[in-house]
Amino acid sequence: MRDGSSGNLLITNVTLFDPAEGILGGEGPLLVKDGRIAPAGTPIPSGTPELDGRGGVLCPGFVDLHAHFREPGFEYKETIASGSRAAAAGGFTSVCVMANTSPVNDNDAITRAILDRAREVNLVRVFPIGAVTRGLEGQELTEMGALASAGCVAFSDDGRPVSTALMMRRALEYSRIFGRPVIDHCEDLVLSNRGVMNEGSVSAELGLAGIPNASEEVSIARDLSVLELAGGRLHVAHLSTAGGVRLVREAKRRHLPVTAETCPHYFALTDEAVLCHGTHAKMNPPLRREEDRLAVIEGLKDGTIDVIATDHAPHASHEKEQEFDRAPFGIIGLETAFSLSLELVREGALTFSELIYRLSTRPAELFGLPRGCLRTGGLADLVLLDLSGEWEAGRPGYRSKSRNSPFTGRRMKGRVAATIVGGRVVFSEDRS
Ligand SMILES: NC(=O)N[C@@H](CC(=O)O)C(=O)O
Ligand SMILES: [Zn+2]
Ligand SMILES: [Zn+2]
Repeated sequence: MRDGSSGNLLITNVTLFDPAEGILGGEGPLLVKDGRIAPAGTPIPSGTPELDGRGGVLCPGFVDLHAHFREPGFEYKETIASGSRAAAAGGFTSVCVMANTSPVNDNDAITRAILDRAREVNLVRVFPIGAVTRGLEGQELTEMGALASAGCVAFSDDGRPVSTALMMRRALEYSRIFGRPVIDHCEDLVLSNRGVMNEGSVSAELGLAGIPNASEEVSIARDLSVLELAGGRLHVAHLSTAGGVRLVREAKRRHLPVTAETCPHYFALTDEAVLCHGTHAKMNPPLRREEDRLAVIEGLKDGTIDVIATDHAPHASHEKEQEFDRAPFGIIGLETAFSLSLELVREGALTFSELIYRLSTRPAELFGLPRGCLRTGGLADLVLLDLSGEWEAGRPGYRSKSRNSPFTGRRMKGRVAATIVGGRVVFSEDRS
């Protein structure tokens, strides 16, 4: 296996799969020329590097609408380079990165610096998300026009909810002008009341302060009312509750311009995981009860939840190795997202096509990124999947700088064999 530095690549011995089309023409090969998918029958330029797909399935590369790369400011947790390596290993060819860095991505100079660094790293495509308010402080709107022109694909104060209903109204009104969605971390902080895990029998048993489901639901309900008033586009981040799924479902029925994401941990785990994984099962929103987990899966099935995002939130070991109350919220997710999601297919909850749609085609569509399909002439951002390959999460290590995951040691079936960005192999399992 060799890298195609020219953006030319011949991928052989693969089944091509596109969610919109299903299986395309059996066993490849697929030719990539100048970083794009070449029409069938194109003569193969001499010297084109070859990637033997070994019978794997070649799909459009995954697109993560929600990750935290921590640069600038918290490079000890993750950098754009280490985050990009983790993304590539997880099959993600595009990653949208949140604004809660230091300084915050609330002005075009920071956006440009992130893009410049991502270009130097030159692994996956990085799309910055601009802050809604300066410094994420909830007081003053950012200059969304300047952020959008610099390359921000959406706006969010993630880490925190958009501060007030009025701020949400203004954010939707302005972002609408630039055709970009507002992503909200839906949480009523007053109701959360400094809770550290889901409010329920497990928090009671552990004597930890709880965050009720209503904390998410109240906030979603607020945003939906404001959306109806202001127009624009609302994207609900990391949906975790049955009530939240119900609210988004009803809003979609009324044709409100709302979309939603969930993350693998909300359909793979419940708050019981806190008992064995401690702070590695601490994230915001918290892991919920079984009925919420099932509602999230139902939401993915019926399209209420548009996409699976990772909310990849790296934190250093010394931060996670504190008392539960004090440890920061968040877990890494880029390297385990696909294998965890594939469990839904194996359980019969989603079809393989639905899964790839929610990891690739649909997220690309939501943020207007021209990828997520295997169209002739389209960008050759691809992932090669080995559906039967078995592995153990986090062994021998993660590409991420951090290792805060409750999934470490979990036996997984189905893995990313290679990741290709613009015809260049940026990850391959036998070179790891
Ligand atoms: N999800 C988390 O638990 N943590 C995120 C913030 C966020 O996504 O709200 C982080 O930045 O660490
Ligand atoms: Zn959040
Ligand atoms: Zn987040």
